[in-house]
Amino acid sequence: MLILLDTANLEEIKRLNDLYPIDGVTTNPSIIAKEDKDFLELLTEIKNIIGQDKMLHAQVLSTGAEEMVEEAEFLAEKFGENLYVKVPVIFEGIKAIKILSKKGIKITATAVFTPQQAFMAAKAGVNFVAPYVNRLDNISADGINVVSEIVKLFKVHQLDTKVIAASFKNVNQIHQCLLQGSQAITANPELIEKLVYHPMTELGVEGFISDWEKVYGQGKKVNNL
Ligand SMILES: O=P(O)(O)OC[C@H]1O[C@](O)(CO)[C@@H](O)[C@@H]1O
Repeated sequence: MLILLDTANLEEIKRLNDLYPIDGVTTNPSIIAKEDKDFLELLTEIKNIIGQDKMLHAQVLSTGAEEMVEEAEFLAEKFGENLYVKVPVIFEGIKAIKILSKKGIKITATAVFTPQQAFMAAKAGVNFVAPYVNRLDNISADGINVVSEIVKLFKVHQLDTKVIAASFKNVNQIHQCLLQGSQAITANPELIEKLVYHPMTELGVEGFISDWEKVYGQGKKVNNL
């Protein structure tokens, strides 16, 4: 089970990668544009923060297969083994995926809205598919059900492709995707923190400290009594 950070903000990546069991970072052109920095420098800095062994997902911009392949080869060459090139599941995208998978380049199919798109991308050879849960919910579809059907399809047909559920608005969507067997999720820093935070936990910790301090005084720790 993998947890990825869906941001290109360096401060947030540093902070959350330090705190939580993060397996990598996902970006897309909109996320990159928010930072308003040089694209390659930004990706390089992200890679430096997370380290070579964690995944970085970066998307191509072209919409023609040939150009997508060129962009993907450039990114794969530049960022090495744990770079996953995100390719949208448009017609030309599937063609690009077929070519790239034969070349051994790791690919995440993105902008996935149906189980059929996920199936075609998997057949073409992607490593991950990224269904857009909240964007589906927003058009009165059922994002969690789409994730669940993709997981089932891959299992029934013994496809190695994994699901990286994306586009979340709340932690319950993440929780439901995990229950359905999504092998990975990517979410923004705010939502990742909400997977941990609970006010009752905070309150409990405050109580432990104040009870302890009444007896042992302030600043004393279990290794310093
Ligand atoms: O609907 P949203 O919040 O823009 O999310 C779409 C998500 O899909 C991805 O492009 C898939 O990896 C994420 O990077 C992105 O956050």
